[in-house]
Amino acid sequence: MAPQSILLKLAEDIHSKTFQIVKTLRQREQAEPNFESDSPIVDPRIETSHDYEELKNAVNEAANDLLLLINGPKTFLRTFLTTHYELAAYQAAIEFKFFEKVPRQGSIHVAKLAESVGMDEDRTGRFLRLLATQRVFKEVKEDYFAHTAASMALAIDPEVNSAAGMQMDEMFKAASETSNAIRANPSGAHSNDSPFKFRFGLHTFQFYAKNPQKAARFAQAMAGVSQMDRQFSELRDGYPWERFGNGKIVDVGGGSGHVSIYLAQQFPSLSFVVQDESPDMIAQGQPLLAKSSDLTLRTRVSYMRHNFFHPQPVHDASAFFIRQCVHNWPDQECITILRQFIPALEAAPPGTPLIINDTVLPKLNTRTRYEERLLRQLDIAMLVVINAKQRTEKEFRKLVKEADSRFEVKKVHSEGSMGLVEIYLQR
Ligand SMILES: C[S@@+](CC[C@H](N)C(=O)[O-])C[C@H]1O[C@@H](n2cnc3c(N)ncnc32)[C@H](O)[C@@H]1O
Repeated sequence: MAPQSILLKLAEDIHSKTFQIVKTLRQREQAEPNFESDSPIVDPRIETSHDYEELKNAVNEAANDLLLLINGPKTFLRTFLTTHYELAAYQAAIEFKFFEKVPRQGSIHVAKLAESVGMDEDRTGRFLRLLATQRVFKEVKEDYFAHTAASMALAIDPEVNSAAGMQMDEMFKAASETSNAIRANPSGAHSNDSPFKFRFGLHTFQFYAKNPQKAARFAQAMAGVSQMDRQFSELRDGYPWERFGNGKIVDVGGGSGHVSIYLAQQFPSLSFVVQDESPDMIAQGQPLLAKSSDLTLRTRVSYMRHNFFHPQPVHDASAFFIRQCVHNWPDQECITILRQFIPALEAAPPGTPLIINDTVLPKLNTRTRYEERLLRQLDIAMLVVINAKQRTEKEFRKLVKEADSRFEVKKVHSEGSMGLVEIYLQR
């Protein structure tokens, strides 16, 4: 018998998983997506459901492997390592507002588009034609361009547009300086050693403080990212919050308090103190509280200005919670942050945890390469932007021990983008 073909096995995998995707969409009365500008959009509740995500991951994994094998390493490398020319086309199209200027209905002649965006006709057409190979715009007849589903997303969704703009502008430029920044700062111990700082001469936070328009675009992009995650329900279900009874949770670096407000709604006996060093973030909290019909929130969620590089001032908490902050700092600075909890944990009753809610990178071979790629991409994004990192469970355990040998990771409740690391100070 001939040996089983790897290529056919992958193709069969793609077929069977796609079959299940189609079945899921039909069962949930969801129209299939297509490439047209008015394509049905898959309901986010389906898209982010666990079973649908698993199917999507499996198809991505198998389809990618099939292409890698069929194309071979040389073709893969030649195509992938020239992606920056494609990103150059995206950069020009975003910066010159192609997405907004191509009409939502019908098509536009390239000369007319060139005139309205302020670019010459030759380069406008060349950028469009490269993008069209990825189904971003399409040439409906010679020299006439129209939207597709992907170009329309960039035209109509401000969060998608802001994320793309920020990536193709400051992040793309910063990423291209990665090896130069490492050579210039071989120890890489400080958040100032980032490729972003090397490229722009300013720490990322200072850069955005000086460039309010880019800061607003960055904030809008981040708002989009948090909406895409199914993170809140995972956070609710990923930890036994009821165990704190009517206790007080301190949400360190809690920003506007949107996470505390969500948890306070889910667990009506808990109260929350949201700490942040930014008065702007804290100011965003009051309207969120005012919007809620649950009037008890106004007494159960309070705000306090606090810099987490200074000792924790609340000494009667049931738990300390720090979410999406630790991954913004390199190890040395995280160690300083963790040490600031020690006096408060020493004063609190034994059994008061410090809960870090951040990405926990998966152990080897526990996720598809497709999922691992997304998480690892974010890890390198942290390196480029603020010389920070995403950590594995092992790295979290080492980090807390370096902060204080009495720190003990008791449990990692979940991993991936919704990791919950439960830490105690042994006494
Ligand atoms: C990525 S946001 C996370 C916000 C919130 N925890 C969440 O999960 O949505 C990081 C937060 O850390 C705050 N932050 C940055 N440096 C800080 C510091 N030194 N002390 C306290 N908060 C700080 C920022 O203002 C921001 O609100």
